[in-house]
Parts: sequence; C-alpha cells; structure tokens
Amino acid sequence: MADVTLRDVSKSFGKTQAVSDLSLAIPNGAFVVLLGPTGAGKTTTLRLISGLEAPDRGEVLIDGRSVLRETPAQRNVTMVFQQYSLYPHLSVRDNLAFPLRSPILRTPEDAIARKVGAVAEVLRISHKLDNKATQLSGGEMQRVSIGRALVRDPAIHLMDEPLSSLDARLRAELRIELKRIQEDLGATLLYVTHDQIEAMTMATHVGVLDQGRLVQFAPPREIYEDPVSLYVATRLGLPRINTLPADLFPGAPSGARFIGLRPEHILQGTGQPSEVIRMEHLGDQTRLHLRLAGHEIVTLTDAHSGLESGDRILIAPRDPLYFDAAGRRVA
Ligand SMILES: Nc1ncnc2c1ncn2[C@@H]1O[C@H](COP(=O)(O)OP(=O)(O)OP(=O)(O)O)[C@@H](O)[C@H]1O
Repeated sequence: MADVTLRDVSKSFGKTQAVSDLSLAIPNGAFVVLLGPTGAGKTTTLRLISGLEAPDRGEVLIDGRSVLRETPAQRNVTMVFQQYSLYPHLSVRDNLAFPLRSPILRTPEDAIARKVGAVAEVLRISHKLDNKATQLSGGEMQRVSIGRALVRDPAIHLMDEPLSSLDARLRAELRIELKRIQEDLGATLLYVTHDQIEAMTMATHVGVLDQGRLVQFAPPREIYEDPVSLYVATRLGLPRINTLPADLFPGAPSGARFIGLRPEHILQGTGQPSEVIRMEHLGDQTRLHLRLAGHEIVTLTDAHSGLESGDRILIAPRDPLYFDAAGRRVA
C-alpha cells in the first residue's frame, strides 16, 4: 500500500474540462470517497491514477514517484467497476487467482491458494469456489470482482460505485465487510459513490468535486457539519439540508442570503409558526414536512407525535449554517 498524490492535474476531452487543477493527497491506509454529481470528474480522476487516461497537465505520484510514464500494470493499482467483469468460463477460484498468476507477479501456487482461500472466506464465497462464474447471483459476482482486487497488494484500490448495482440488503452487508477488510489490511482506497451512507460510514476522508475541481477535502463529519459551501452541504445528508432565505428567522449574520438547516437541526415548539403538510413513516425515522412562509421544510419527529396535516407548530433553527448569495459559507 502507498500514498497517492495528484498535483495540479487537469484533463479535458475536447471542450469538456473533466478535471481541473486537481490536487489531492491520499494518505497511506486512507479510505477516500469522492462525491459529486454526474459529470463532476470522479471516474476521470480514478482513470488518471490508474493510467487509463493521461493528464494534459500536472503530476500523479505514487509513494512520491512520478508514474506518468508507467503503464497501468506497472503502477500496481486495482480497479473495481460498477459492472462486474469476470471470466465466465473460469471457476470462482480461478477468477480470484487470475490477477496473482500474472507474469509480472509470479506468485507461487501455494501462496495463491492461501490468498484465494482467505479472501473467499472474508467475502463469504468459500462454498462457491468451484462454481463457474456464470452460476453465481449478481451479488456473488460482485463479491468475486471485489475479491479479485483484494487478493492483490496494490499501491491503491480504485473502486467506481462497486456496490451500486446490488440490492439494498447486500449493499449494506458488503459496505460493512469492505470497511472491515480495509481496516484489517490497512489498504488504501479511492472510492466513488453516490450513496450517502457509504460515504459517511466508510470514508476516512471525503473529497467533494464540483465541475472537475476539488472544493473540500475533510473527514465525512467535517463535510457534514462544517461545509465550505451550500454545494458541499447538499452532497451529504438525507433528507437533504433545507435551504431557505436567511431572513426567514431572526439572527442572520450580515452577508447571509441563505440559511441551511439540516432536518435534525430544527427545534419544535418555539419560533415561527409553520403548517404540517404531511408525515412520512419510514420505520426507523419519521419525516415531517412543513410549510413556512411558502417554503417547504423537512424535519424529523417522533413516530407517535400525533401530528396531522393542517396542524400548526412553531419551529426555530438550531446550529444553522449561513451562506452568501454565491453559496459560500459565511457562518
Ligand atoms: N472519454 C471521454 N470522452 C469525452 N468526454 C468524456 C470522456 N470521459 C469523460 N468525459 C466527460 O468528462 C466529464 C467528467 O466525466 P466523469 O465520468 O469523470 O464524471 P463522473 O463524476 O464520474 O460522473 P458519473 O457520476 O456520471 O460517473 C463529463 O462531462 C464527461 O462527459
């Protein structure tokens, strides 16, 4: 495992600037999650590190060594994609062993067997080792593709939404396993996801990309609690942060145009009168949709609160975030 650094990296495709002056330092053993809407440059960043793309400008370093002249194989990175790509005619065992049998690595067969056995156990696919890849469920196939990365000891694992094609239960299971494996192995990961929970629970650091630029890089709690902009604030949190005119509540600092209120940051029973629009019972949480001066606000409440649409309740901000007209954080 290694640390990986991007220094002022830019990459465009025709007129599209996919990555723009991007500097990013991924410490050894870190689990870095890249967040950003579609087209923000996440996949391009992974491809620049792997060597599948060459930057127009800038430097890519692995353990301090410039790798721009190295092939993807020489860089010793793994990539896992959203869509698994297994060799259908090979067994699970041979699919897992495949990367270790590369002529560059020249791993002895007994070491391969040990490694494959250990990874299969961790991913709970030991009982399927002799099955053909085509005899697996989608979730099992994705486990095998993650396993093909984990059998190796690369500089960095690059993963592009590896869990997004799985159903919710399996995704939740694999998320926990992947985090545990990363901690156990001390592996370095750069991971792209649109999933809030994955970002919050797995990342040691989150990098937020906006049109190819890195706009904040920090631990996930800091991104959530102390975002530098409205754009960053809306990347994490479900339900999303409520964005309202700053003067809707008293106490806005000068220069504030918007107040950002996380759903759990709304006090009930004091403040401004609002109207209940509807309740959503989700099982583990109950969402309360309110209207205040024509603005819809989502907050959380007790499942047994007895509130009904049409009721009126008072609300006030707690720990609000303030932003200027350009969306920059002012307080
Ligand atoms: N090979 C390519 N040729 C032309 N344009 C490209 C190419 N690869 C990426 N782009 C463009 O570069 C921009 C960034 O793309 P990228 O795939 O890195 O975004 P992303 O953040 O990974 O998006 P998504 O979440 O949809 O995967 C997009 O506008 C995309 O259309």
